[in-house]
Amino acid sequence: MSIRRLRSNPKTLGDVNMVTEELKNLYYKRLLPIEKYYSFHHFHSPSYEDADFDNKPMVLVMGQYSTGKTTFIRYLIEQDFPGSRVGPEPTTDCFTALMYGEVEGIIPGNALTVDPKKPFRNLDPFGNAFLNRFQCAQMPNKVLESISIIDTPGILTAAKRKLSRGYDFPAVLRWFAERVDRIILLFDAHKLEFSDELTRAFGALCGYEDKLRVVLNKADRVDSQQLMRVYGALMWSLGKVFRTPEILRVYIGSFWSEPRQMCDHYQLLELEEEDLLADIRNLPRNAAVRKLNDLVKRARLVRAHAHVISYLKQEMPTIFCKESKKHNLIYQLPVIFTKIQQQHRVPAGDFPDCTKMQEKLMGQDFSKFKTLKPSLMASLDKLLTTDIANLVPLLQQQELRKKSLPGVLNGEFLGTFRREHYKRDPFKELPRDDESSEVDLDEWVVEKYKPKYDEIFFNLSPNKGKLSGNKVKEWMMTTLLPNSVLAHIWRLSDVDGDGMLDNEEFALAVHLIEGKLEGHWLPRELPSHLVPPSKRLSAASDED
Ligand SMILES: Nc1ncnc2c1ncn2[C@@H]1O[C@H](COP(=O)(O)OP(=O)(O)OP(=O)(O)O)[C@@H](O)[C@H]1O
Ligand SMILES: [Ca+2]
Repeated sequence: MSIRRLRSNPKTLGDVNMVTEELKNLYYKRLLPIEKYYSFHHFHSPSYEDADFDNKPMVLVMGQYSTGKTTFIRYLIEQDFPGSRVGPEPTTDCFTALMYGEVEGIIPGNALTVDPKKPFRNLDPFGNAFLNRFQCAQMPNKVLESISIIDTPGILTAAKRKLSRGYDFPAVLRWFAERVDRIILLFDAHKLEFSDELTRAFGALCGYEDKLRVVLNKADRVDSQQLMRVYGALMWSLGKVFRTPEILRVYIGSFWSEPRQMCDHYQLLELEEEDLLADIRNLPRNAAVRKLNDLVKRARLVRAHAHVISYLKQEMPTIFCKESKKHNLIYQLPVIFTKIQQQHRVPAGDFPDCTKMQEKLMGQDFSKFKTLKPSLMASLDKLLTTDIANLVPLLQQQELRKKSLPGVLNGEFLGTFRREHYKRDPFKELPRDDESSEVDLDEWVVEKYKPKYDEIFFNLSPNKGKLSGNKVKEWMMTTLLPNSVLAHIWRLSDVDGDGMLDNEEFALAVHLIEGKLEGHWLPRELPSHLVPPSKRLSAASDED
């Protein structure tokens, strides 16, 4: 009865959360008081809450319209999701957070901001114009057990954007960029555009380059020569936005579960796809490090901010000419930044964007600012020097423990066509299928077509009635379906998990491939009516 439960074990992360708990403590104890004291939240970013520490790793998918964002997400989770539309024109106009939930459904933005279990409570300040364009799609999906994914509206070129969005789009992106574990930035190799809007939106990502992975999508639509040109143009344009474009990793691929077009860099696409999937698969493993990183980054910004605010306070006259002095100080802000850097040895990189800070300062009453409070600053220094350092051994222990796990995301997630995936999970052979009552169990739907499939099977010259994984793989790859899809089909077809296919299993595989090519979604688990008759017996006797 609890066999099925065993299989999905996101709880393997159990003791792992020690580091997270400690980070939470440190935040509330050391950082939050200073943030409040110097109105940090008004200037930079709302306070963190429990859910910001406890949530699953999040992946933000963004890019220009029609680059294939929604399609990419469908491909990752291997299913469609509520409220999603795909098309050549701008289709998505909402931010959609895809999260795990027992029942499928949509939660609107306004409701999300009051749910303490979700990490979206402080999206509130972006206003109703945004909240009406924000939703959470919940569904019982294997991949979403381990990560959450955020689909975003496509960035439009000036010509396409007739109406303004009514909310600060780059600011929203920045809010997410600060909190997610990965930012996937999609470009269309077939139609590379680099508009001003895009550049502005990317500005929101500055400082989070470490989370960024760039994808040059639909790369099978161009030939190698064009691809090289597009790649070069992309790097050049990225170089104008990000200070260190050479550290950005660009993945070339065609991320959807449709057959690819044959091209001379086909092999490259497969390798790149595996790399990107591996990167995403490892997110849960690296989540604690990411949180620690972001907390340090935030603490450094808080320190710089506290110095700036207290400097301004100290410069303000007590009685006369307050307004003109204030304007003068705002004008002088770049110089003030430099002064603080020298006086307090705060690195230049810790400071906020000067222009933005100047804008925010305009509406403030400087005389209400607070002076430097030594006890708070000492507490902050302790956080940055000793507290964080003390966490590192704990983090390392945790890393080691997690490495011994088979893979934090379920083995079957984002499958790659590798040897370890040929081994089937023994628990999977007992699909409790609700539809089975309607389907006549004695009849195997594949039987009808089997003679046709047998012909292929025997042509591939089986050994002792079975085909090896490699032989089947070679044949399957002629369908031009992505490896990850073929791996899924393999997992469904190797019913007895011996790493080989007999004629029935092979027929099943071809049947699934044909279904896929006709545009059907693959089943997540093999429904009982698709289990080959000979395997049904053994499944039943295993159970005894
Ligand atoms: N790898 C791919 N190869 C070829 N075409 C693709 C690929 N991925 C997506 N497409 C096609 O590109 C179009 C845009 O896809 P999709 O709607 O997923 O993009 P999007 O980035 O989500 O767009 P929007 O910003 O408008 O929401 C669709 O017609 C889709 O079928
Ligand atoms: Ca979309």
